[in-house]
Amino acid sequence: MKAIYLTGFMGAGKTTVGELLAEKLNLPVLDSDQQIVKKLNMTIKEIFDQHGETFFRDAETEMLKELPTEDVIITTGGGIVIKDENRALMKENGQIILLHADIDIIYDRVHSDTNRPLASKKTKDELHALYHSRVAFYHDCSFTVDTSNKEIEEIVNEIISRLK
Ligand SMILES: Nc1ncnc2c1ncn2[C@@H]1O[C@H](COP(=O)(O)OP(=O)(O)OP(=O)(O)O)[C@@H](O)[C@H]1O
Ligand SMILES: O=C(O)C1=C[C@@H](O)[C@@H](O)[C@H](O)C1
Ligand SMILES: [Mg+2]
Repeated sequence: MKAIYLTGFMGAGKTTVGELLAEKLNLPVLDSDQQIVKKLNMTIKEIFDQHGETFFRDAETEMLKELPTEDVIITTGGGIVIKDENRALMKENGQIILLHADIDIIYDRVHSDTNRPLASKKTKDELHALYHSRVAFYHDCSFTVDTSNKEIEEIVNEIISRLK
């Protein structure tokens, strides 16, 4: 089976949902953010603070190329879709499932987490503007699952029922 890539904005639930999905499908799960943190031995905040976003985006593309593409679930970083190259790699190597949540819910989930540099200092309106600047890229996917007001188990069951 080709890879399953979970995409979506920060806080949509990719990492959380991916773990239970992997357990239920008996597949390994790898999180692109966690793999970058491990490889560079730095937190996401440290990478952004010390090297900037462009450096992080390059590390993200490099990681996407290093990750396995068969019999695996890859939970991606919220900004992975902004590069054409990344979207092309994911489409070629698997199917992309978009997790979506309402911006109010996203804001509640992420605004107090200091390890998301592109969210931690933003107002709800600013976060919404960032989401809007990316929305077309997120829609380049096989199907979308709304994670607003749903238990993780319900989201995972919906994904499994819709997988090809
Ligand atoms: N369906 C849900 N219901 C309630 N809380 C949730 C749900 N999904 C995720 N969360 C919570 O929201 C926060 C963000 O979730 P998670 O880290 O999985 O998002 P993400 O999409 O991986 O974000 P990022 O793009 O920043 O990696 C976590 O605290 C998680 O526990
Ligand atoms: O949406 C984004 O740009 C990001 C999302 C996170 O998963 C991390 O990859 C990082 O905080 C950047
Ligand atoms: Mg995540």
